[in-house]
Parts: sequence; C-alpha cells; structure tokens
Amino acid sequence: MILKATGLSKSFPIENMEPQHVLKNIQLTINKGEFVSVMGASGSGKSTLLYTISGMMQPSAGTVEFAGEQLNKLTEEQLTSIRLNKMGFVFQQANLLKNFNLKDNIILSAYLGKKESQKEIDKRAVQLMKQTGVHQLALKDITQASGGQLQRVSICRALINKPEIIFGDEPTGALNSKSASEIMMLFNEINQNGTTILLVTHDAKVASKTERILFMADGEIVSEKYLGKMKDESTLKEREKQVAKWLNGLDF
Ligand SMILES: Nc1ncnc2c1ncn2[C@@H]1O[C@H](COP(=O)(O)OP(=O)(O)OP(=O)(O)O)[C@@H](O)[C@H]1O
Repeated sequence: MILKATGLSKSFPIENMEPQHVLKNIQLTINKGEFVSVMGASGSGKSTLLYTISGMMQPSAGTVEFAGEQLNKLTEEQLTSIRLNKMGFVFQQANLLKNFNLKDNIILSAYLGKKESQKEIDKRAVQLMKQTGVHQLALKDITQASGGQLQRVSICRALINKPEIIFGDEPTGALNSKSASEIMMLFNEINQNGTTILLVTHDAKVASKTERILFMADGEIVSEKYLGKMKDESTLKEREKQVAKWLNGLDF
C-alpha cells in the first residue's frame, strides 16, 4: 500500500447556507505500482479527492497515509517536501514557465528538491526527454512546441525527482485524441517501470487504459472496477467496450 485515505471528507462553507459536502467519508487504498483512474460526472468531487489525498488541500475530516506518513500530522514545510520529492503532478494545462526553455522547466524542481549535482539532474532530464520524445526541443521555449509536446515536458517535470506516485488531473483533457492516446501509452510505460499513477478523467478511453477505475458520484466512490494492467494494445477495444458497459450501468 502506498496511499490510504480513511473517512475522508471535505466540505466548503457557503455564506448563509449549509456547507457543501463535496467528499463524504471516502475510504480508498492505492497499492504500490497500481495504475488507477477516477471517473464521475462534473462536480462529483474527483479533483477535490485528488487534492486532498495529495496533501494540496486539508480534508475537513479523515486521514491520509502516504508512503508511511500521516499527512495530517505534518507541517506545511514537510508536506511541501513530500510533494516535491515523492509526488509528481500533471494537470490539464502544462503550466510551464515562459521565461525558461523546456529543459530548464524540467530541471527547476530538481534544483529545489533532492541534493544532487547539476550534472546528474541534467543527465536525467535528457534521459526523460528522450524517453518521452521531446529531447530535440530541449532549448526551445513554450511557444515553439505543440500541446502534446508541452504535456510530455510536464510529464518529464513530474518525473524529474523520481516520485513514488504521479497524480494527473485530466492530463489529456486539452489534447486531440491522437496526442491523448500517445500520452496514455507514455503513462502506461512509466507505470510499467514501477511508478504508481492516479488519474482523474472524464474520458472512457483514458480510463480503459488504466488498471482499476473508481467511479464517483456526489462525493462518494460508488463503484470500482478492475480491468487489470494493459499488457498490449490489442486488448484495447475490448477494454473500451467493458468501460462503456460499466458507465451505462451507473446512474450518474
Ligand atoms: N475551493 C472551493 N470552494 C468551494 N467549492 C468548491 C471548491 N472546490 C470545489 N468546490 C465544489 O466542489 C464540487 C466538486 O468539485 P470538483 O472540482 O472536485 O469536481 P470534479 O468532479 O473534479 O468536477 P469536474 O469534472 O467538473 O472537474 C463542485 O460543486 C465545486 O463547485
């Protein structure tokens, strides 16, 4: 087990009204090496779940244990260190810094993170850029790359500190279907190399490439289904059909 949420709830206050209960008593265990996706209608609480289990947001109740640490017992400084060194984040938009070239965007957080030499960090950045097919863009800036390429760079940035888990919030949401599919194959490869991955997605095609799908409705995990790891792409059509069936059976 790498992550365990117990009795996790999150409410947001609303002026002159009852608070909005966005997460309700969530129990969730993620095992080391798993590739998990979270699906559910807009507003069901998917992003809030991701933010609370990754220590970006304080839950209203409940606990999160990550890599042997109870996140609620840590100081903000300790949480920042865990997020920097043990977690990687990929969002819908790459959110890269415009005054840095693409390689510098990748290595910046490694300079802030682990105590490694510049040479080692540089070497890993180049390896990651090769693995993700963007090494020829190392010295370009963000205006000189496509959306898919920028997302590959943001995946390199997420991986630079060798995280134990990658959290993705709609990481393919802004991409065309070809780029989205390529990015998912890349996540699959990263997962096969041992990194645990949890993705929030609206897209059944994305979810069908993951190992386990959690379905959320109204702040609760209402169902979870196991697809198993995708060993090769020949099974993809079958997996997509299966996910479509599951979605049809749920009343979102
Ligand atoms: N910081 C906040 N303050 C108040 N309400 C919030 C806040 N963040 C989220 N919410 C509310 O919580 C609910 C769930 O939001 P969340 O973003 O987790 O859903 P989601 O399932 O990820 O939706 P989407 O698929 O549209 O991104 C929404 O009704 C949203 O308005």
